[in-house]
Amino acid sequence: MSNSKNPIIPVTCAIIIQGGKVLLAKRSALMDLAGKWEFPGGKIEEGESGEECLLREIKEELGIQVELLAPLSPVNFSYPTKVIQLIPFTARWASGELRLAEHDQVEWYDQNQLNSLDLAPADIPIVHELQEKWVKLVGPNES
Ligand SMILES: Nc1nc2c([nH]c(=O)n2[C@H]2C[C@H](O)[C@@H](COP(=O)(O)OP(=O)(O)OP(=O)(O)O)O2)c(=O)[nH]1
Repeated sequence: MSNSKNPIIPVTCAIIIQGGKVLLAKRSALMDLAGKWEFPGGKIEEGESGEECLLREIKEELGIQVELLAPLSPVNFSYPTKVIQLIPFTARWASGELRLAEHDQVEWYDQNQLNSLDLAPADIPIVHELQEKWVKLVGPNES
């Protein structure tokens, strides 16, 4: 689907980790993919690196500063009207207070809870990778 008229749109997203859980955000009725859960982030702008984009988007959307930890595998996904490349990084909340600018809701989810979420389809392979590497990336599960 991607060609010179419809290039692949690079989108970054942050898997913010705290206390053995990860932060997911629910897209609002005003956004496309309304009601779907995703990792916060957004489109890379001209002249911006992926890391710069993600720090900017997290500040804009959540009002906090994060420290990026590690890249996970990018996912190419074709939606009916566009193709995105979703580029994930794990991250840690560094400072600031959560204040939602665009999303309806954010929640911290543990490994089991992630399976029952209505995710944006492009996020499903990222959640699979996260599940496989959970203890290394997120930490031990509480019993
Ligand atoms: N941010 C983000 N977008 C995602 C994820 N999964 C997924 O399919 N997307 C899609 C939704 C959108 O079509 C596109 C990113 O758009 P966006 O609306 O978050 O980005 P943005 O803030 O830069 O957008 P815009 O207002 O400039 O249009 O990627 C995800 O985990 N995080």
